[in-house]
Amino acid sequence: MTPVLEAAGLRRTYPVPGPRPWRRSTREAVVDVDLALEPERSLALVGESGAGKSTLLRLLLALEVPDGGSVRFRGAAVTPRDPGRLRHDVGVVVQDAGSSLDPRATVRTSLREPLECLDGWADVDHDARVDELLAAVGLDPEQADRRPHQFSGGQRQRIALARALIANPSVLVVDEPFSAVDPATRAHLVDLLGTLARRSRLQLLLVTHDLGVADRLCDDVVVLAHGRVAEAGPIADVFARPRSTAAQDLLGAVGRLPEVRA
Ligand SMILES: Nc1ncnc2c1ncn2[C@@H]1O[C@H](COP(=O)(O)OP(=O)(O)OP(=O)(O)O)[C@@H](O)[C@H]1O
Repeated sequence: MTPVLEAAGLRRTYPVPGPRPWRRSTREAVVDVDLALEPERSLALVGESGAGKSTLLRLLLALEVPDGGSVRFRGAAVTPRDPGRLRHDVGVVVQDAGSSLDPRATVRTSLREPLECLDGWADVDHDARVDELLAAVGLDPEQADRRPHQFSGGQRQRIALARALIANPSVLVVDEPFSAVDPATRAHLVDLLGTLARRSRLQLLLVTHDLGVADRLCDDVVVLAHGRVAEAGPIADVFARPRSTAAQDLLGAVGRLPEVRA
């Protein structure tokens, strides 16, 4: 079956300024990465800080041009100039998403915006859709005319999640979800994401440092190290029997997740 989202041979190198202009060097952030989000499965992208996760995500979302390789969404090539169905069909929750909401806009305005920009929503009652999504993420639709600062950090994350889901994407990309909230709120938000994904048959592409969250929400995992794929496969297999040093190190650092798999 054709993967939903697929990378082949992706490469991205950044210039690194040196002490003198003629002593510039480069940093390979992503090196020859192959990856597939398979139909009806969710994928976690894990790796230590600086492994290249966010860069890979920008390439997969066609927000940046790779130096080599290609990205395909539902079999069609995607580029920043021509992202095709990717922009319609993939919702994105960025790191610390609650803080990325427009502080001047009401929640209703922020949530309506994607509906006003994307095709296919002209005949839909936008306010009713906003109310529906706020309720789905556990917020009171009556509060939709407030601004982000009138909500708690956890509520703002819920609003960002609602915004990413408003146009009914089939894939939700989540970068380091909920890192800026306390552990209890994070646990609620992870539960919520799992419930929404199951209920809406939403596939997740999750970038996270938290292997417990990856294990809860995903079927497959790609372990990145120094920009390369160190190991990939079903998450249960990789976490039970990590073969690469990178996966062993990550799992060793969190004590092999015994309580997570229970
Ligand atoms: N725009 C950029 N310009 C120069 N170097 C960059 C840029 N973006 C990323 N890098 C470098 O590429 C490498 C990979 O960075 P990236 O942010 O993708 O890693 P990461 O795995 O997401 O890290 P973290 O978990 O800390 O967010 C790092 O060495 C980083 O310094």
